[in-house]
Amino acid sequence: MDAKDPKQSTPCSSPVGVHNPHLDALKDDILYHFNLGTGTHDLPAMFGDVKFVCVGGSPWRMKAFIEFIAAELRMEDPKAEYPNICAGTDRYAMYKIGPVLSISHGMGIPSIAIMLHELIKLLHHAHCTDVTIFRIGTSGGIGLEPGTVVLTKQSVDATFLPKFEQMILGKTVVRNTDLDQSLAQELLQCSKELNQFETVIGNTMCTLDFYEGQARLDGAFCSFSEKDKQDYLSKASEAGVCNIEMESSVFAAMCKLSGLRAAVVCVTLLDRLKGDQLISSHEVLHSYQQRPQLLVSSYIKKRLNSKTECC
Ligand SMILES: O=P(O)(O)O[C@@H]1C[C@H](O)[C@@H](CO)O1
Ligand SMILES: O=c1cc[nH]c(=O)[nH]1
Repeated sequence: MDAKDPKQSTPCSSPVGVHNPHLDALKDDILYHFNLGTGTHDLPAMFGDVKFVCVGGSPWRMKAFIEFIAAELRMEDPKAEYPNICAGTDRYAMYKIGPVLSISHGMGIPSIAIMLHELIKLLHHAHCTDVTIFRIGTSGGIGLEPGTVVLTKQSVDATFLPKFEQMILGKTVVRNTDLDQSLAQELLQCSKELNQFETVIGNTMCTLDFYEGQARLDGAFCSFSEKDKQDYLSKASEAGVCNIEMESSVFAAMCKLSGLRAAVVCVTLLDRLKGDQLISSHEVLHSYQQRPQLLVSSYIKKRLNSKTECC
């Protein structure tokens, strides 16, 4: 796919929206945590053809994903090293092959939010259109067989409400966390066709912490009982929560604000009703982590092979 001249975009093409009048006043925009910038890099030439962005916590996973999808799309070069585009910084790692960009975001809402601000500006400066974005991550399941992949319907907070609260100038701004339902359905259909693992659509609870925030009894501190934990997780399950992770709410909110079609695709590593510690072997956990990658790459392949792009 070639980089598109924005002036030649088809009428149905959808740009990546930034909503910030102050950006126009900047001579150059420095994307500090990517070590990229409009004054130092030709962003349209480097990224103008991006149609799919995959993000996930670990730099290692995102490099593995670009190698995997390069092979799946038959774009791999046996000698290629897949250089880290953000090698000038150790905050995030970024890889690209054809129309696919793969970026790590670290752990938790603040880390992914910083990455998304810079990613959305990068896609905007590069004049990208019709971009679909996926978070391919891991999570704790509630009442699901470990290894199940959850496609998020709504990301909910720790009180099971579908909202993300951002503090701006000392005031709480509430943002919507709905994700693209048609994209989730398309991914579910892909999973049925793959027929390799269980996939469900459900709500995902996004927390600020892995231990106390996710009702774990095995952190350095804990002030509640096993029964308190079970009661809380049961209430979460009654509210439609299938899994728990730490980034989906701000991911959903920021993608919605910028008009990006977005999906959260997380595998469950354990059933939180049965325990807190990750006792499966490294090999088993590694194979679970590959499931969202497999599903998303099969979706991307399908989209690239289909003639009808959008509209
Ligand atoms: O994308 P990953 O697998 O890092 O997402 C989840 C949520 C936290 O970032 C982390 C906790 O282990 O895993
Ligand atoms: O239990 C889990 C597993 C992975 N990631 C989480 O946030 N929680």
